[in-house]
Amino acid sequence: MTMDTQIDLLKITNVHKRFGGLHALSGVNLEVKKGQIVGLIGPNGAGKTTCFNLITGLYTANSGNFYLNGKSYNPVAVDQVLKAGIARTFQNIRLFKEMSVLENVMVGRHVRTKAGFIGAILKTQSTMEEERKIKERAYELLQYVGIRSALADQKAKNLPYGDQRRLEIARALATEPLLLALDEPAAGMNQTEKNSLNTLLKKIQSDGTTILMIEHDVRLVMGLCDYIFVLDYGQVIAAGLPEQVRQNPAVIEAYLGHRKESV
Ligand SMILES: Nc1ncnc2c1ncn2[C@@H]1O[C@H](COP(=O)(O)OP(=O)(O)OP(=O)(O)O)[C@@H](O)[C@H]1O
Repeated sequence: MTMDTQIDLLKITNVHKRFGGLHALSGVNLEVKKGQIVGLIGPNGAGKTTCFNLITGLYTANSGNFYLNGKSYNPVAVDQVLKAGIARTFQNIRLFKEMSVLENVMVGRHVRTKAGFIGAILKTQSTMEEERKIKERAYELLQYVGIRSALADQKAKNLPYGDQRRLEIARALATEPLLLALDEPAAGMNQTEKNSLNTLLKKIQSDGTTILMIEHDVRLVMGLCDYIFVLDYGQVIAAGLPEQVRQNPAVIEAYLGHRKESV
């Protein structure tokens, strides 16, 4: 791989998040090296989504530091985080259901344009050319994630489930992220869909986008990730290469303690 895998693209240190008396995250440290696919795993309720919500500005940490591309950043607003270079998908798909497939991707693209979303709606003269380019790029991204362009004008809600997941990824990629954060991208997918997701994520990585993913499908995570962090009860209990994590007694214990799920 020609990418520099030594630099931390994302780093969070000593992050704490409480919900009332519940310590959802207690002193979490996590690094995502540039060019890698990093997995964030752990049993249900371990704090994975909370961690994503903090990184992407949906929640505010009680304390802790956040760094993106070597610079400190303060993830307090979702749109700022997006502009800074982190795009995400959600555990439960959050598309604009009534909008077309193509429009969903175009919305993502507007993060990086001068006119913005409002300008595009008003369709002023100066936005027309920009709009054409956005559309062109949106078609390219649909093709990139494997959605047939014949589906571009369908309402997003009418797409098959696997395609809706892919569409979320296309919309996130449209923002030109440095880091793509995926919350359970394979959830609800059948094996064929998982295989094509696997191929897509490898392609995204080799095209230069770093990926952080929460995923319960252990086989997918182990096969795809360069590095894995394991959370349990709001703390990182293990971190390492997939084979190291798989054999870690604390990880095996955490999974067996919570439910019948093998690592
Ligand atoms: N908004 C909230 N208000 C109160 N408690 C919350 C909130 N969000 C998360 N929690 C609690 O924080 C803990 C961590 O939850 P989180 O969703 O981050 O876990 P997770 O590892 O993503 O789990 P799963 O794999 O089931 O999605 C849980 O005990 C959860 O109930």
